[in-house]
Amino acid sequence: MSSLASSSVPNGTKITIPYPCDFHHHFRQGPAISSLVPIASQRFGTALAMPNTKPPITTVPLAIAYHDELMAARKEGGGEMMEIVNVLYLTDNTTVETVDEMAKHDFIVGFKYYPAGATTNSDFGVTDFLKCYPVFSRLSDLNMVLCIHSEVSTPTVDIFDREKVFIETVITKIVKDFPNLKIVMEHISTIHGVNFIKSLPETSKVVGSITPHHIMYNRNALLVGGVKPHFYCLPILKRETHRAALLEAASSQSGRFIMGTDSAPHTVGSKESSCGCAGVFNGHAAVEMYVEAFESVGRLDALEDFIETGKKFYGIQDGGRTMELVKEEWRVEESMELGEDVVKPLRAGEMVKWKIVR
Ligand SMILES: NC(=O)N[C@@H](CC(=O)O)C(=O)O
Repeated sequence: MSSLASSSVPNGTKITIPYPCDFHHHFRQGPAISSLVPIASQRFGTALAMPNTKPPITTVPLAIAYHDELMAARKEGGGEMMEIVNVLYLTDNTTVETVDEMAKHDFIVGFKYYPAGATTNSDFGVTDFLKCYPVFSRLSDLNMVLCIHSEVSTPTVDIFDREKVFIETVITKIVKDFPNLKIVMEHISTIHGVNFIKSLPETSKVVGSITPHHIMYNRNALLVGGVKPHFYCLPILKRETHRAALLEAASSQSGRFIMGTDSAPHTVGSKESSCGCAGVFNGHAAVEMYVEAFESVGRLDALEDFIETGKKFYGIQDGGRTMELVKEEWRVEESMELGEDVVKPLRAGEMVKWKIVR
């Protein structure tokens, strides 16, 4: 059950929004790519591909190969083809030379910083962020982006407090030390993340991305009535107060919050397991769900700012393309193809209230 208030807009209502871009998407690798890229192409003008593959995308040659593979999996969807941009996976050993090399390729926009052990395939991530200061400095000089999975992975910190402690111990210092660095605090999940971003000066180049699942569901979806592994993701879903604060932030038209779905598919087998993987697959209906969430607070008018803020931050120009949606229910499939396996999509077997017309 989502925590959204019931909707107010009559069925059949049509809306036009700027063409959405997704600044956090997991396309995985191998056969899964050909399942996932076409679904995203139906919804996004540009998608930012996450680099936490196995092995991770840590070098420019790996990024070029991955980008080529993703681009080849796109299909004509009646409109223009989706663009794909990439980030490299930051490690303790990433060099300044790599940043210079990245800057030669338009499709590479920056780095993804995973604290080691914080989430799926983050074992090669950063153990000591101070070691990355030369890289942060060069990124800042080149106006490139640092996307941060903003959670500590310290065993003594409660999993529900990981974001709060990361703000206190890591990101505040990075933002202070690199005031000109473009930073995305990825998939913020708490009121602490919202307040941190809102507290920064006008001149700051920090935005927060917000997923559909963090604005639609609180932790009851994961834990009430039995453990629901398909709602397990990182950052983990939090209390209702946090969900409400995130939806308020996303629809606040503050120019500081951006679309980033964190669509993160795992096979049904790897989710429904004694040690289930973290990640929610929402790529099949992400735009429709954002619309539903904004409608629930009477803020359909704020979608434009949410979409355009991300495009402006990443410098995406799409000539004012738009997307039309209609208020018309449709049922999500129980399962969907994921390469040679299957994935359970968010809201499997349930209704979604908005449909993309074109
Ligand atoms: N969000 C998740 O729970 N999982 C993501 C990794 C991430 O973005 O944290 C994944 O790759 O599965």
